[in-house]
Amino acid sequence: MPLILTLVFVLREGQVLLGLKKRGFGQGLWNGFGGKVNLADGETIIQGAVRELQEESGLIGNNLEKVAILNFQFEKDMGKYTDLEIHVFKTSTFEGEIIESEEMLPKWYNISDIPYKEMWPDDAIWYPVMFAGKLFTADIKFSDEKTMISHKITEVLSFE
Ligand SMILES: CNc1ncnc2c1ncn2[C@@H]1O[C@H](COP(=O)(O)OP(=O)(O)OP(=O)(O)O)[C@@H](O)[C@H]1O
Repeated sequence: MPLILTLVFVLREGQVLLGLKKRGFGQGLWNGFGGKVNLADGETIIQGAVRELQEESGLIGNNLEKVAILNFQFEKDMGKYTDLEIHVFKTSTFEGEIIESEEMLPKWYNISDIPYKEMWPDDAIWYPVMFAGKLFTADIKFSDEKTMISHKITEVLSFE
């Protein structure tokens, strides 16, 4: 069973809100907002996505749309992070004020100016597909935490 994670992108006119991860998995990298879904407590994936967005950015996303499911495999044993299933959402409607949390430093980026060099290597592959408005699944393999060895993107019509 893969670990189920969420990732949320808040959009406004030509920009996306990213956060610099200050601790834990992906520390020092810019990313969307997300984390583990509390499945054991009966939390749904969408509820987990809304909760993590609020915890890490201060914003309440009220209309999350699923854009992708990313399936990651790591060849090296990464402890708890072996297989990941990341559910990716976007929203352009939100409430609240942006806050810096202990985990994330939020910042708006122009979509034409995303800091891919300071991000997970897979991001440069699939962000452009997301920003083109496509829905997709992706199968991505890493040999270790830094090295992507393969990726395959499959467009889908919906996530029902
Ligand atoms: C391998 N390539 C990757 N590319 C892009 N994004 C990736 C990723 N791998 C993980 N992510 C995201 O990184 C966050 C980790 O979250 P993570 O800190 O582990 O979760 P959570 O906040 O529950 O942790 P703690 O409460 O600190 O344990 C989470 O948004 C997840 O979607």
